[in-house]
Amino acid sequence: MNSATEANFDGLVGPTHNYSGLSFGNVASLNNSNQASNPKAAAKQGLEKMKALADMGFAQGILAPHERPHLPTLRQLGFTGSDTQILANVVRKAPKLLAAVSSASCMWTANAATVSPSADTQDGKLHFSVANLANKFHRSIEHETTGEILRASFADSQYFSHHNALPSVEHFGDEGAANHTRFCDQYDNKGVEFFVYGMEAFNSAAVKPSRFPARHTLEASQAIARRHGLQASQVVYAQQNPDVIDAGVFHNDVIAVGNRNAHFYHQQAFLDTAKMRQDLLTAWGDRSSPFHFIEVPTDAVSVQDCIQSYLFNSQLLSRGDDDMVLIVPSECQANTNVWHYLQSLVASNAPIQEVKVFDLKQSMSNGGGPACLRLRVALTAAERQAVNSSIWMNDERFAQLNQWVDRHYRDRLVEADLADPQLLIESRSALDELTQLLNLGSIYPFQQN
Ligand SMILES: N=C(N)NCCC[C@H](NC(=O)CCC(=O)O)C(=O)O
Repeated sequence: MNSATEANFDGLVGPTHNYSGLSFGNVASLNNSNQASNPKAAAKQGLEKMKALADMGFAQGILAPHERPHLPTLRQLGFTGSDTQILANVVRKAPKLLAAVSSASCMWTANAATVSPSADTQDGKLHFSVANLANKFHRSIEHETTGEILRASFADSQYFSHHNALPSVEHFGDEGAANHTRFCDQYDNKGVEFFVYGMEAFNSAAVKPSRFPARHTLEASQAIARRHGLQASQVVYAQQNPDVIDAGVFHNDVIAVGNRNAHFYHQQAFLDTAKMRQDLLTAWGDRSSPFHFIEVPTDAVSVQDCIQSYLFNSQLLSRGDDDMVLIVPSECQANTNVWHYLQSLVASNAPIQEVKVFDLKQSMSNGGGPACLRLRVALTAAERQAVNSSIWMNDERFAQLNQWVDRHYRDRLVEADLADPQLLIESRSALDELTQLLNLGSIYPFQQN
């Protein structure tokens, strides 16, 4: 019985999408700081990708954005008075704090959680662990609402098990599925769960990056494997090469992607590539299909090319056995080395048969490509039936959401606009309507007062 599918749940870009240079170590975020953004175009680019995948026959879901600016955080940090007074005060006294609580960063749902499909877990349920995103303040305030949205989307406790974020400190820094890949022969067979970390928190002798932060620790990944009840022989850990983190590869999904029996990665991605390969093959064992390593050499594509084009921040999707399509951002087409490489890849007998290009420029300018925008959830037929049916992408939802964006979103936003009380009102009325469209209930703090 191969009735399971892998669904993608994309983050819908929120109305405050902007460029504030909040992510030290993420080159695009720093380089585009203070540019004007276009939230309307950003949301529509995301919707186009979701619709295209749904039209290709993939199960495609939508995860709602968060309430921003996040007034509850400002109140927690000592700001008082009406919402308008708080905005006026914070922009004067701490403008970067206002930018941080206004970020639409929850759009990158690869960082929402780590997901273990039911075939891999001891209790036979599908497990979600919300990521604490502790390394960046603007992202560390996401996990509570992310948890609410996941619970509202995957509500049935017969099938789904939800875990809160790990302790929000560097020792357990957890960036979710951006550093996690599940390999399998068929989606409903037991898989190999591959966890990639940037540093070891409790071992000061271990190597780690020196220039940019390692956001994710080995200890966080081990805790998640324990909570999800994964079988030790089916779990592989690998350390990211600290030099690539220092070059700007802040998540492993900027330099590697995997699907089913294929691991597509850069020669310099891992600290010990031979060990990564051996450990994966050992865990893979004698499964029916062969395991493919597709290693991209530095002399074809440099680490800089990877960071600039987001070649590996692509979605690798199965259309059938040994027939995969790669969804890449248009920056890959613009980079000669990358585009040449992709042509030769498709011409070779690797399982990647086709490359499809998408314009995601608004998200890319903050360091978020196709893979950042989606959370993968492998679902059995029964689990798929149990998902909140209003969050699936289809013709009707696509039309409704485009109209909703047209009604509520601005086409230009700069940092100074974040203090505009009207923006807060616009965002809240957009989200209020969205919770009805997606049948989510009252998940936002402003709806609970
Ligand atoms: N690779 C994955 N899976 N996700 C990409 C996340 C990009 C995000 N950028 C930001 O948060 C920039 C926000 C700003 O600067 O305004 C980050 O660095 O966490």
